[in-house]
Amino acid sequence: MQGILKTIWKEKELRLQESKSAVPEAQLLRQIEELPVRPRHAFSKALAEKASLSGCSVIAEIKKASPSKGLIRPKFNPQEIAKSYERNGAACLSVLTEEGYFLGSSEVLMQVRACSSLPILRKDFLSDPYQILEARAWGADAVLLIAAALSSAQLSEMAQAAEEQGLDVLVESHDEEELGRALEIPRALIGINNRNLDTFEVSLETTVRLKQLVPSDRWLVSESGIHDRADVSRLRQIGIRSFLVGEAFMRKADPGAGLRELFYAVA
Ligand SMILES: O=P(O)(O)OC[C@@H](O)[C@@H](O)c1c[nH]c2ccccc12
Repeated sequence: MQGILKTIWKEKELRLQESKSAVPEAQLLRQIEELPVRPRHAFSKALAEKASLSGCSVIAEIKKASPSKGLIRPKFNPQEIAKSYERNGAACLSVLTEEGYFLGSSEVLMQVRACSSLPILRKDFLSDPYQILEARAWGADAVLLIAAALSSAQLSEMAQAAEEQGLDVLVESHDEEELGRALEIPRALIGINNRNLDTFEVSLETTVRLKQLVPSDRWLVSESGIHDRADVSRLRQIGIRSFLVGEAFMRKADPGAGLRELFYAVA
């Protein structure tokens, strides 16, 4: 890990300590007890169900900015975006909660939870089981775990904490070594990130190459850099059924219309 990723990670560490003192774990647990019941593993179920109904399923991302692209969506109304995604066939939502570079927050996730019934992924740089409880308390159904930044022991500790809360985990890899460790996590959704988080370079060939190493009983999600119908058909051709897309939708006036056009429009 190097560059901006390293910086993000250090800043997250500091924020984590602040959050832990501002909202002690016991308080999060009380909040969780008071939540309306949500089905366990709603996220992975929705991905599979939508794919079997419609051929593929989309995790539609809500993000205002990113370290590689800067400000992506200056006029940012998360609830409007979520509703538009839902109307246009998204299976699940991905909500950035990282504050420094993606300009996300817990509030964004809670706002989206309040207006949408779709399963939500907390997209962030997580390293501590406390953050899994946060995700659950804010209303998420799944968390992202980044294999490049977590040891095997950390991955299983985090996955265990998520399992206890009924949350799914999407373990993200972008090379063979990371994928090997992702596959050791039982039940984990396997994310292949087409973007190298050190260099920000994007290549769909990452999915093509790594997919061959994934047993057919694991659910695969191709993430990042999916922009046009040629990208989608390239990935569908090799058997990818779930896609995580952010920027291509965030740059459209109506993000949901972008989703429909990319995945479900009749040619
Ligand atoms: O905006 P894109 O290129 O469609 O990518 C979405 C998503 O895959 C990307 O935001 C992402 C993938 N892995 C991450 C880890 C942290 C933050 C963000 C990400």
